[in-house]
Amino acid sequence: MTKLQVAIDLLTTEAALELAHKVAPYVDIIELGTPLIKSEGLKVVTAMKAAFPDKLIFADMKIADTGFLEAEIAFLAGADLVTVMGAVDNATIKGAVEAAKKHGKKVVVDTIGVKNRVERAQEVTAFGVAFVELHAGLDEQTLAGYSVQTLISEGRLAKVPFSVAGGVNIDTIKDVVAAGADVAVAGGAIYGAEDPAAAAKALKEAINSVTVA
Ligand SMILES: O=C(CO)[C@H](O)[C@H](O)COP(=O)(O)O
Repeated sequence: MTKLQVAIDLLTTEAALELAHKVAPYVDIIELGTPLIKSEGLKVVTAMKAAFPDKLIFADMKIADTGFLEAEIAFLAGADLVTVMGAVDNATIKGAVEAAKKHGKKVVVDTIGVKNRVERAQEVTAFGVAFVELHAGLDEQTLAGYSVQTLISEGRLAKVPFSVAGGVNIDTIKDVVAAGADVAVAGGAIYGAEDPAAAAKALKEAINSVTVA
């Protein structure tokens, strides 16, 4: 069953916790976005894990160097999953995976800026990452012609564990699930909604309504 991950791209711990309390019944993974972590530091990760010990806490660290060190500080702060950039040296990804093994946690590779996402997803999966995030960032989503369908098609082709992130919403989430995604990531579609709980509930129901062949 595809998991629902809420990406919290807000800027304060207080706002993040308030949102998480509203949507927690409907989500499997709570992501602390990169701007949030840069704004608040890893104490937001610690606070979220303390508030939701039964949820998977995803620290979107977007690690680009010193893979072991940066992954370890996030795991020690309470993260269950951390992101490493797919475009960086393999040594950084392997270092983060080592830290994950040491702490019994997981690494996700983020493919922002990766030219051939399918090929790179297959390469990094061999390093022992949990899954690959087929991702178009918030800036890329504003470019003319952007469509999340590109990421969904790449997920079908890659045949490795993957998530899709980049403007996933109620109109597209069923396609994400049907493509076999392990995780569907929704940020703006939840935190930007008038009623975030209702939005998360609808996304979860949409996931549950799809039968994957
Ligand atoms: O990691 C991110 C940006 O770098 C976002 O959290 C991710 O793109 C999901 O958010 P949205 O659903 O609003 O695109």
